[in-house]
Amino acid sequence: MNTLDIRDVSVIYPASQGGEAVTALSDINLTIGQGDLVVALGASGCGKTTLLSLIAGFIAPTKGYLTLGDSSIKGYPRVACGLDLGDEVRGPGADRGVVFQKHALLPWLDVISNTEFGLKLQGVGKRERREKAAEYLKLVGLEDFHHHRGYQLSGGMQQRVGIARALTNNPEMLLLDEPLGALDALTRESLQELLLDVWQQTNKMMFFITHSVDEALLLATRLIVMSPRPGRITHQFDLSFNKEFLACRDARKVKSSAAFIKTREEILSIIHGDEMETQEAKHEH
Ligand SMILES: Nc1ncnc2c1ncn2[C@@H]1O[C@H](COP(=O)(O)OP(=O)(O)OP(=O)(O)O)[C@@H](O)[C@H]1O
Repeated sequence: MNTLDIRDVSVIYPASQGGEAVTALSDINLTIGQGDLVVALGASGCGKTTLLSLIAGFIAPTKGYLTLGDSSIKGYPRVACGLDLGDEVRGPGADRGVVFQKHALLPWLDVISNTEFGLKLQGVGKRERREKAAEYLKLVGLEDFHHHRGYQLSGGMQQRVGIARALTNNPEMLLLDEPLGALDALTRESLQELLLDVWQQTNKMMFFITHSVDEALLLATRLIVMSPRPGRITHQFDLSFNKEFLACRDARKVKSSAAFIKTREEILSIIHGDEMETQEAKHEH
């Protein structure tokens, strides 16, 4: 069973057009194991997307290293990270499926062709990839929509296709960057439930970014709170509200428990404190 390890990672975006260099992440240490659903929460600009981009291999750390199993993740460009882990280098790859806030469906393809697209790129034969795509479309409740185009689907259905497409590659890890942020409240709740079902059934590692404290609390096995300037992980919470929800299927009941309300207050006060500091720092400049 593989583990994702992030060790002493910092990311500095170089200065551009007379501006200053930005330390987006500083000294990040994080381990994500099989079945962990890690949710990142924090004020805008604290480096959540930068962290996801590192895990995906879209960018490289300025300092430190990331490993998945016994090989390193090096983003592009492939800068030396001072680790000798053999020749195998994982950049962006099928072992980490990414779901973004806005669906990224190819408009000229129907739902099933979009879903099997990654397997096609890998050279998997048509019959096998159709079977896989159909399996995951069923998992996300879209078995009757194989031949619809993206524009014929609601926002929530489009995100379901995005999730099915990421799963069809059978990644070890799902990376989700605010996947539910653009949806209305009811659709959002039903997709939260869907994601927890997917998590329970597949036992995959997941890394999920959100701005919603309630969503973070409901989904996470581990919630990390990040703070800006520079982006750091300041607090971690091991949680089990997701298991409570899966047992009773009643989000309101879980969210109205004393433990949920207490943890929500604690996290809100951390985030509001960070936001106040950021505002004050802006005024000082
Ligand atoms: N390509 C880039 N070049 C320069 N600076 C960047 C780049 N990408 C992000 N940044 C800066 O790095 C910091 C962290 O950005 P990032 O997008 O990771 O934060 P975030 O927590 O995901 O923000 P949000 O919640 O608003 O999406 C911010 O100050 C941002 O302006």
